[in-house]
Amino acid sequence: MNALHLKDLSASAQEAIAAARETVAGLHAELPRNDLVAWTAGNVSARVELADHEEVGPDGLSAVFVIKPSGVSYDELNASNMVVCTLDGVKIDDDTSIGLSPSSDTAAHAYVYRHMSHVGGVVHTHSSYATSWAARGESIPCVLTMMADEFGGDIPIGPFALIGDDSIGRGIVQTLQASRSKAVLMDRHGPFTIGADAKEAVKAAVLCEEVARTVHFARAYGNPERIAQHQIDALYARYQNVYGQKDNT
Ligand SMILES: O=C(CO)[C@@H](O)[C@H](O)COP(=O)(O)O
Repeated sequence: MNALHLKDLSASAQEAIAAARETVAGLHAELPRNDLVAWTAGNVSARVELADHEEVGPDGLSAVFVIKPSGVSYDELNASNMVVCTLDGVKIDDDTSIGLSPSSDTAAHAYVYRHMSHVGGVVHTHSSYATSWAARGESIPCVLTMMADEFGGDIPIGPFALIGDDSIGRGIVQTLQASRSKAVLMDRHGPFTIGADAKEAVKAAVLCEEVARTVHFARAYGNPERIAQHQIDALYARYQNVYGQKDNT
């Protein structure tokens, strides 16, 4: 555990962490609700920039992230048992019980936060259809407008890597830095998704499973054609910049 205690931080930083704990706890309910997980096989995290609160902790700590405790069922998750970690993946003294360990994927989430500064949220699941593409080591071709909208092209495959060190995180970052996609299918493991915040990363996980399922069936009964690149680019630009309710004030 890192020596930093939550109470060593400013009131505004503590408020931001408390809000992130509520958000991340609530977003975990979206994983079973969208049939993305069996048992406890999925996790969500959110970055909290301390510098936004004129705060830099001891040894220059500028940010932390909040992630679920490992192996705890979704109906037992709440803000008070969300674990707070440094960007090195080390739990701080966060007022949870000292024995409460963060997700087994904490190192992967931490690596992404350290190497992709624009990422505010990370999600990992073993959702069935996306994981079946990962099991084959096959990227999902961009044959749907929804894929162009949300992922800007194919959903790529990342390298096979064992859990326990930075290998998975390194594979996620290497793959996503070479793609517009918010999702990567780690070979023979499953999807990891990123977003500007945790809700966007959960949305990417939901839509990744949706398109994995649709393209699975399309390929079972036909040979769908990849959308032309210039049309993918146009769809992506529209969806990322026009779709939904923009702040028109
Ligand atoms: O793939 C694995 C374990 O091998 C993990 O992704 C788990 O499926 C989720 O672990 P926790 O977040 O509950 O530790």
